[in-house]
Amino acid sequence: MSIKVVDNKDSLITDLAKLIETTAKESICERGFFNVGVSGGSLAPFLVSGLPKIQTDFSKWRVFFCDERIVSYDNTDSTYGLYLQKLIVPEVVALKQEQFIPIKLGLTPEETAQAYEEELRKYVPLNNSLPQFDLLLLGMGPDGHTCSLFPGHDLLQETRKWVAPIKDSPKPPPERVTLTLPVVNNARVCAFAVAGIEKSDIIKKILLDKEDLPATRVQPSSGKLYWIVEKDAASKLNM
Ligand SMILES: O=C(O)[C@H](O)[C@@H](O)[C@H](O)[C@H](O)COP(=O)(O)O
Repeated sequence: MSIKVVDNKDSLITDLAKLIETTAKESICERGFFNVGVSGGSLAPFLVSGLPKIQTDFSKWRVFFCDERIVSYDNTDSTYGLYLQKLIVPEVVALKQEQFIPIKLGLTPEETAQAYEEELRKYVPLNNSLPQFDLLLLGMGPDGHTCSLFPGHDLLQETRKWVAPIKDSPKPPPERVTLTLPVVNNARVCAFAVAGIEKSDIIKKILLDKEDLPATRVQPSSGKLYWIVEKDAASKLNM
């Protein structure tokens, strides 16, 4: 695991962008494409600012969602909707709408998760019978959740599904789908980007005390794990 503490949000954005650039380059050189999973929440503005800085062949990218809120794309809670508005605009990055794999709408949460699993089956190569993403870009909430995997929730035990529905997310909106831990931990690279003093206690619990929280359970089995942490969020790490 690599933990990098950076001075401010701008450096976090720059570092994250560099990591994405390198990982995309390796994936495209080795396999000809780059399958990346993005999150929403506080990670979204980092990507909106960071992706335009990177040198890459965007035409080789496919963008998936580590988790997504089940709301219409024009709802302000939709992570896809946000990227559609802020990122998938020609003057920002050369990513096209067709390269994004959003959740299907108008289905029950169970069906939404199943339909997303089908999308993974179509596009993401398997390793150990599980889809293997090239990179998962993860956020972490102040309670230690990541994706829509919340502390103490049954979903942490899920071993069969690749994508699971959740109807009682403590963070609104309640209905979501999320990649499950086996899929997260099968990725070639997982990267957390975390900022803000309000995350300093939980960062300590996860990175120093190794408390059993969802974000602590992100331990790619054969891949790499990066944490990019802004100084205030890292203030209780004594690094
Ligand atoms: O629904 C969401 O917001 C995200 O997709 C989720 O995966 C996010 O990364 C975590 O909830 C952490 O959220 P924050 O970074 O906003 O604390």
